[in-house]
Amino acid sequence: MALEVQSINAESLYNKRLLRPQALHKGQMGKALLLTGSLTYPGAALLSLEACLRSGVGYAHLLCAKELIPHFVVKLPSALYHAQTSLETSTQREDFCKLIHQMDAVLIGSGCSLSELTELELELCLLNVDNLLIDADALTILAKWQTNGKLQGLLKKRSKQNLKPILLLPHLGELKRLYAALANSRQKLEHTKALTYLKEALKTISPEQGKLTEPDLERLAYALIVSQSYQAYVVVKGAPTYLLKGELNSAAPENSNLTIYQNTSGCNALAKAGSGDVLAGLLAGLMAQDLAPDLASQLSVYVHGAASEILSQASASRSILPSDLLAVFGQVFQSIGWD
Ligand SMILES: NC(=O)C1=CN([C@@H]2O[C@H](COP(=O)(O)OP(=O)(O)OC[C@H]3O[C@@H](n4cnc5c(N)ncnc54)[C@H](OP(=O)(O)O)[C@@H]3O)[C@@H](O)[C@H]2O)[C@@H](O)CC1
Ligand SMILES: Nc1ncnc2c1ncn2[C@@H]1O[C@H](COP(=O)(O)OP(=O)(O)O)[C@@H](O)[C@H]1O
Repeated sequence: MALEVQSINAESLYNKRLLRPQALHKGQMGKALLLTGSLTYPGAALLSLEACLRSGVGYAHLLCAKELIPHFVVKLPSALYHAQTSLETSTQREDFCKLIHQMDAVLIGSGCSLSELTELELELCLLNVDNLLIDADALTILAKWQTNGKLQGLLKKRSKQNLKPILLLPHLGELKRLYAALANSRQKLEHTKALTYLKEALKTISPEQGKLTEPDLERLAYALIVSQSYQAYVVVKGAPTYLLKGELNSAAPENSNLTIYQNTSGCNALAKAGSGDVLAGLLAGLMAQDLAPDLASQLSVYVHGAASEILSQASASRSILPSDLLAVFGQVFQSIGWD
């Protein structure tokens, strides 16, 4: 029964650091496109965009409602802005596809709202984007498509084109939504198997390797099923955040090969609306720099959490805002040798 629990900490990330040569130019540092924010949730776009800019990415693009651009450009002038169109005409869809094809990574969902336009954008991203990070409202749409059967066809087309597994960034509410969409299906029955497997497998590892509570195991069991059913990598946000690598062999769980990465940074200053948008933008920027999804995920959750710890040394955690995290990302990157 191969199960490993590994900590995500300063040392593990120091050992995986990638240096930035002095002679770099922006074209070598990746292009990220954020499909985040909306007239309902404009703040999510700004938070994710600034986090993306602070990841070291060469270009951070935002596609958003055109009314928002003049306001955003004053706050974040180094980003590149594109006005959303309705995607009703074939020319609009072609232009959208042209844009997403130029990108090294795309984030969709944070603050997008549950609109028809978000659905159209998500569908085109699923069919065209290799490094695709899905958050918030786009996760809710995925769950809806799982229920009505649309998702299966899209994922089949995606895998025919050899596009990578999608990366999902759910909090527990979204994770349960994705899982609930599997209701009455074969996959859902396997939650019990996954939980039993995790409990048994954990008995085989030493306590220093990882102590997981019952609610953590529940979250991980949901994530295992979701990751298999949606053909996705899953970052399980929470306190703490987990990443899963490998899969459950449900026919013979003892033959499963699975690594659970447990983040060690973060504090309750992050328990505020907007913290997740910051994480999503940071992760998208790292993915665009050609970091493998699991390394980009480990680095982003650690930096995000460690930033909250730095701030909480000088302030009561209640008064720390998600936007405050952005200014100390650089300090955290430096402390783990990522220049
Ligand atoms: N500044 C902005 O513009 C911001 C914009 N935002 C945008 O708002 C949109 C809606 O996003 P959302 O996450 O607020 O709502 P939703 O998807 O309904 O999920 C909440 C449900 O999940 C449940 N839940 C269970 N466990 C949970 C957990 N650990 N963490 C969180 N929730 C948990 C919880 O259940 P409860 O615990 O309350 O019973 C509740 O029923 C989306 O576009 C997002 O990007 C936000 O990012 C904020 C800043
Ligand atoms: N008490 C906590 N300790 C550590 N991390 C936390 C805590 N509360 C929230 N977080 C982190 O903050 C983020 C919240 O994300 P989410 O709920 O999606 O926020 P948003 O409202 O921005 O969508 C996640 O990365 C989560 O792991």
